[in-house]
Amino acid sequence: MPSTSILLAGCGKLGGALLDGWLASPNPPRMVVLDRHRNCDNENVTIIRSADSVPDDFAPDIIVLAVKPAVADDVITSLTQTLGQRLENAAFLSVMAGRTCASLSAAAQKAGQKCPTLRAMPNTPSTIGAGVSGLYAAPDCTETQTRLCHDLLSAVGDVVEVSEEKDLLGVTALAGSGPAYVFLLAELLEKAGQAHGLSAETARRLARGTIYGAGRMLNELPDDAETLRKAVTSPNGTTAAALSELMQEEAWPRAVDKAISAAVRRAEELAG
Ligand SMILES: NC(=O)c1ccc[n+]([C@@H]2O[C@H](COP(=O)([O-])OP(=O)(O)OC[C@H]3O[C@@H](n4cnc5c(N)ncnc54)[C@H](OP(=O)(O)O)[C@@H]3O)[C@@H](O)[C@H]2O)c1
Ligand code: PRO
Repeated sequence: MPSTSILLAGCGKLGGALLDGWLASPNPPRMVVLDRHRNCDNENVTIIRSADSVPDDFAPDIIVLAVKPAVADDVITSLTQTLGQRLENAAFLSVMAGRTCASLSAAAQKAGQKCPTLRAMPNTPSTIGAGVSGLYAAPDCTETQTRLCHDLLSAVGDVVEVSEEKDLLGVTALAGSGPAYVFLLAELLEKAGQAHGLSAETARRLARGTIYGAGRMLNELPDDAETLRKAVTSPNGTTAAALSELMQEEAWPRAVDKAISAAVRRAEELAG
């Protein structure tokens, strides 16, 4: 990753995951972090509590918007007013679900600066460098800005570029929200293990270890998921018994389809 200057606005669950992932990466960017609570004792990071405290000599290449959509316009307005001409070559990179590039660029324009916008949908495994992000660049972004954002996200995981902004709806439902589905599976496996006599600690180790191992196989082996599933499933064995429940049309196939559709619908609502 080139030595990039980032202003990270909002350092909560997702912004914090990105910050920790970048700090652990081989060549961390220089960062000014705007957040009311986060502290960070690192030579690459300057913490500020309000937009008017951006250091005078700091001109960001990228402003990462990791606040909630409801406060985004206020944050953009105050940063735009503080930075003024220092935004000349900068771009916004929004990681917010919903808000469109056009609406975010319009907020900057209203505050007196033209500033192109890219949108990414990363996920929280970015905190350990194991994220996966979708990235979309509005047509007015330069190649350099798109490459910088791609490199930033690559430093904390895999990056999938999409050519249409609406594709971020599916990215959000699948990958942005996706870690929560896996964590829920871990919770349910733990509970089921305990219901069948395992201690809480044993059930926790087995559930986590199984998801970790299966995740590594999916990531590291060339086989598709169906092949890997079939290799576990002995004819008439225990796995076949379990899958005969899970794979019934009204069980996991319908539940997953309904869940992803609900997430896509909510992302559409957030986009307004
Ligand atoms: N969580 C995820 O897994 C995830 C994944 C992908 C995308 N996202 C997106 O990321 C965005 C943030 O989500 P989150 O889950 O990280 O929420 P969050 O934990 O609430 O983080 C938002 C952060 O922004 C700060 N903030 C609020 N107003 C601010 C202001 N005026 N200036 C500076 N900082 C301000 C908040 O501080 P206070 O606590 O003081 O308000 C908080 O630290 C959302 O738009 C969401 O769609 C989240
Ligand atoms: N967290 C955000 C939400 O739940 C966006 C994806 C993950 O809306």
